[in-house]
Amino acid sequence: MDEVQQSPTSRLTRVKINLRYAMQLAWAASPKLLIRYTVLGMFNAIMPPISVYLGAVLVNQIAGAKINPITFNDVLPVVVGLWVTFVVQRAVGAYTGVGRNLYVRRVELEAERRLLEKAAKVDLGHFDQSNWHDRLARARRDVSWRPGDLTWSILGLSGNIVTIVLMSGLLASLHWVLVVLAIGAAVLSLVLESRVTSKLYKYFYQETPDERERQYVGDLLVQPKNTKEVRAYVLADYLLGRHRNLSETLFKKREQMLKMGSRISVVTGIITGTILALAYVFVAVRGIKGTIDPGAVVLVIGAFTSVSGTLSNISSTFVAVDQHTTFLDDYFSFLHVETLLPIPETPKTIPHTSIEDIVFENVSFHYPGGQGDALRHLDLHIRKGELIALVGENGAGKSTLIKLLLRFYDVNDGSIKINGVDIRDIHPNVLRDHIGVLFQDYATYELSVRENVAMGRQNGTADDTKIVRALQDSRSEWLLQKMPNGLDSKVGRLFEGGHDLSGGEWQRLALARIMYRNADIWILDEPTASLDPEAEAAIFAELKENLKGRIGIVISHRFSTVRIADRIAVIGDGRITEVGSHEELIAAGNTYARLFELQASGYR
Ligand SMILES: Nc1ncnc2c1ncn2[C@@H]1O[C@H](COP(=O)(O)OP(=O)(O)OP(=O)(O)O)[C@@H](O)[C@H]1O
Repeated sequence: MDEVQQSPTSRLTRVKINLRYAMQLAWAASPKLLIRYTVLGMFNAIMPPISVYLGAVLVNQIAGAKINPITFNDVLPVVVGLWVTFVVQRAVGAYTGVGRNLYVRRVELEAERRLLEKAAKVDLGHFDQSNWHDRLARARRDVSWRPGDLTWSILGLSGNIVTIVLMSGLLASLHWVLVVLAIGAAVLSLVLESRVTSKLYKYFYQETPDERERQYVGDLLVQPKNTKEVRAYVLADYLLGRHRNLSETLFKKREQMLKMGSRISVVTGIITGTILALAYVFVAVRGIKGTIDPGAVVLVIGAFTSVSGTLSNISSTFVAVDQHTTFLDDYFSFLHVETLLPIPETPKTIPHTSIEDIVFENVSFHYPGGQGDALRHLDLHIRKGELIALVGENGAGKSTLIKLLLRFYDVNDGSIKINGVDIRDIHPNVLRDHIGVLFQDYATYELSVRENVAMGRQNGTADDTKIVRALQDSRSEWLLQKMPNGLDSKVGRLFEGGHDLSGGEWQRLALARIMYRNADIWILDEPTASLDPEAEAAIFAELKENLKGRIGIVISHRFSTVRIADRIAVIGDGRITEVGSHEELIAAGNTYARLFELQASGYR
């Protein structure tokens, strides 16, 4: 909200910066189209002054005919000139109208593409900042139309300026007072309208949080993941009521604002109209004195009508530029968000299929904005070809360890090395290329079975043989028998013809993805929670069997399956408290042995 209180200078700076970005965006969308529609707009803007001028010449010729008779041939060139001007203006106007529309859509698509690209690649650490989601939501909402509308307004501006300059030239050829009156009307109109702009801007900015809440409550009512709970808790009327109250409050505020805007516009109209009328008084007085010919009267009327129309276009352009550039601040600052993870200047690589070891050395880490250390002085050595299980209480730091290994964040202290290379010296994408991971909250792609598996490694074409093998390795090839169209069957309910899957079925599909990825390091961060213990044990055993020199890291709370691992590392309070094989840890009789016994006794 503090933006609303900003000084005019900072607002002006912001408008200037964002306008520059918007123009760069419009240029990037299509330089050819930007030039084409700017030039055509300027060309068409010459037509109204020519019409007014030719109209004045025609009136003078007709008025003069009373004294010196003329033939139709004498007026023919002027009539043809008027006809050509009219036709050209209409034809170019129609052509530019459609073309500009398409071009503006191009700009919108380009703006959206940039937003999605940034959102998909930005470092995960940004998502931990409290205002991040708000900014992203605002940027996303505005990107759908503001860049396009801004480009549209600016494209019209160049033509409007050409019209005003030429019309002022015509007026100046009669008397400088007329130019002063025209410019006076222009400036006054801009000053008054800018008051409306600034109030509208303030209003829309203040409206944003309430509008977001309104949309959020609306989303709660329609999002599939909430539908069951909304019914089970009979929340529909409560949420609908809240939505209605917010809608009504916002509607009233908007009504007040727009009424205020229309009052100012009426005052602007009266004042500028009066100034324009003064020009007519000026012309009438001179006409009565006989110091001005009839064509000049036509010229003044034509020029002033055109100037007043063009002025209102210019003033709405200013309103649009001001508003759009202000609202696009979130969008452009989002696009310019700095990367949190420094990319090494000369990144190192690690050879494929020969990961010797992963060493966590004295690793400490706290989340940006988090309270306290998630990991503190953690040491862990993972060896080639082993399946290691990480166990520990909720919040102990298991998932954090995985996120650091994937370089979603950099450690605050200590180091993580693969084959002796510090992962900060490896490009994050190269590092992640070696890893296949399945998170607790893995993605569910409501696409075909084939795409769900092939997402594991997107490199052009999907290999059906490998996909089927991955489904077999994850013990989910039966999914294919169940599905009517084999690999082409759509899963999920979002799209027509999709088949909904159970939680466990989605997990198996996600597991097939990791198998298809065929990476050097396999990580399963508790993705098997929806599977029955027997299925989980089978998958872990399968994983161990398929490792073949890879490194496997699994996180699970089920000790019955954890015991399959070669070694088990117990994490407590951000550090490793015990590490060893199941038998060794049982023999040691510490936390692991106690927790294992606790779970095992539950089954007896
Ligand atoms: N994005 C975050 N921002 C701030 N703190 C976080 C964030 N993610 C996790 N934490 C905190 O870091 C600590 C370790 O969390 P982590 O997710 O690694 O635990 P875990 O052992 O995987 O737990 P669980 O078994 O519940 O999945 C916890 O105290 C958690 O609250």
